Amino acid sequence: MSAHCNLYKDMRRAWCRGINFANMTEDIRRIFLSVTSLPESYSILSLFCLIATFALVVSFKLYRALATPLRGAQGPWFARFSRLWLLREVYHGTFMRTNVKLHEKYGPIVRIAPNEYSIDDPAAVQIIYGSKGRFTKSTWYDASGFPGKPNGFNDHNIERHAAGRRKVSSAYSMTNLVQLEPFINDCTSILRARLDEFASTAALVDIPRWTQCYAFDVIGEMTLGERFGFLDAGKDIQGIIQTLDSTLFYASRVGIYSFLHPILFWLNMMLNMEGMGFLINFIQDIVTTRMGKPPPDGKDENAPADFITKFQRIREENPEKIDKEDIMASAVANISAGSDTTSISLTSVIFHLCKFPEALARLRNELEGAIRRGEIADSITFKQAQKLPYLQAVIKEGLRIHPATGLILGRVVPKGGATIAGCLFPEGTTVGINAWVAGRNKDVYGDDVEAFRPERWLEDAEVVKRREAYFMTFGSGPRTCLGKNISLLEMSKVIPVLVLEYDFEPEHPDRPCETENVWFVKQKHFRCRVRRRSVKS
Ligand code: HEM
Repeated sequence: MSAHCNLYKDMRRAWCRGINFANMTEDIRRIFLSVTSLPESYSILSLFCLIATFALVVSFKLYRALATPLRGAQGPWFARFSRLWLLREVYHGTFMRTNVKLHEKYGPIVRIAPNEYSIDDPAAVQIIYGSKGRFTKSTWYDASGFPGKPNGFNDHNIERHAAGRRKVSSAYSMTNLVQLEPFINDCTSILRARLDEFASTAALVDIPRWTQCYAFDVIGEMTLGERFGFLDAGKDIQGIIQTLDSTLFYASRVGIYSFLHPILFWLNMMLNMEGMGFLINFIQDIVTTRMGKPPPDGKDENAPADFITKFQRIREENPEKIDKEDIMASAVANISAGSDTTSISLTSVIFHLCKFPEALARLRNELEGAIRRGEIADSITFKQAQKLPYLQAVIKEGLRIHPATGLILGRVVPKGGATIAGCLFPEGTTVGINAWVAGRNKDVYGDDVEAFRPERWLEDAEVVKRREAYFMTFGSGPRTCLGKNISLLEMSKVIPVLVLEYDFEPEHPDRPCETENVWFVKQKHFRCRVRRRSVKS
């Protein structure tokens, strides 16, 4: 026993001093001596077990790599045998760029792990994500929630997910959006006041941070009728942002080895208890108080109505349809799925308009023309914004060139297998499309995929239709983003204000966008000086 302890201590010490090469030989010698100090038969048996296990694992991996009908598929060499290649890429936060390069090198099918393939083929969208395919979400999603307790985002069960989604989907429909506009107007006024302060001092503004504060407050007010107060504080409140960040970091990495999730989840929870606890309590208190009262009457269809009100109305019509737990789950989903994603997309538009001044000039021209004709006023409505084709093209292009999610949307091939990109994938294989890869497919989008060119959404109708069909930023099919319209609403309303009223001057105009991929691809170190401009009318 004590020999084991010593051995462990020696190994730990050796590991800690790993970078001290002078000590390494000595460490190895001491560890060897510790091993050899075990009873001889015991150490021979241990050694044999170790070698046998190693040989078994290697043979299994070799067999699996060679026996698969997909052995002809290409990709990084190591990914054929181990998920460690994928883990390393995801860990470094650069997966989406590597993923694009690999498709440029190997074509429409790229192996990214022993049983997992990234696909780049417009025809695959319907096969993988269409409702007829019955492809279920991959195990990567398991790490995005409580172990063994599926949620609306990670549920593998197609029927249960569809039933859950049906309960709440009417609240997210396009016709219901008008009731959310006043909440956006509120937050935009505060954002405007903050930007005016920055403009008066010529301070450098951390754009991703402020779009995040804005998006958090908007989704808070839309969902709960109350802002978190990020725009007032200008910084994280009670560690909420930090908590969501580390949850994403955790889920994107642990999802690769999702069998570890039931163990690691609790550790992660303990480390992030404060922010998560605050967020859940904040939401729970509001939901409980609100559910104790009847919802405001819904006679005026255009009156402001946050999500809790919308859910209460669904419950009034049919109490069986939705309960408090469903409402809590939807509120948490709104806030965790709808804040960073919208902030990333807003930042993408601002960043690219700074980089591509001709697009900015054309957008301003369209907006100023609309003001002159009296078609839009101070708080532009969603309806008015939808009639501005260049604005809509700018938003779409911002979402194409920098999709908020940067990993493949993995799905498991169902019984009977499936032919994708001309290749037969056996049942149980994980396949998926990464929105970054789809948005950079040159056959669909043209050779200038790295350019921010909103005009590509205003070209020949047939060409645009193909682009729309391979636009994967919000996913596709029955698991497509539930909050897509909310983000489009938010962006359509705030971008005109930012573009018309402010000039953004990047601190480093020539630098490319720095990012970190934690499933959400967050921009980093993008600071601008903001100046007030007078709107031409
Ligand atoms: C620009 C902003 C957004 C982007 C780019 C985005 C992206 C996505 C993507 C790619 C998916 C599909 C994931 C998959 O197939 O694995 C998804 C799902 C989802 N999104 Fe969004 N999202 C955005 C905003 C929002 C907002 C504002 C909300 C809520 C208010 C939201 C709620 C959800 C939910 C609940 C799902 C799961 C849907 C399901 O599985 O049925 N998202 N989103």
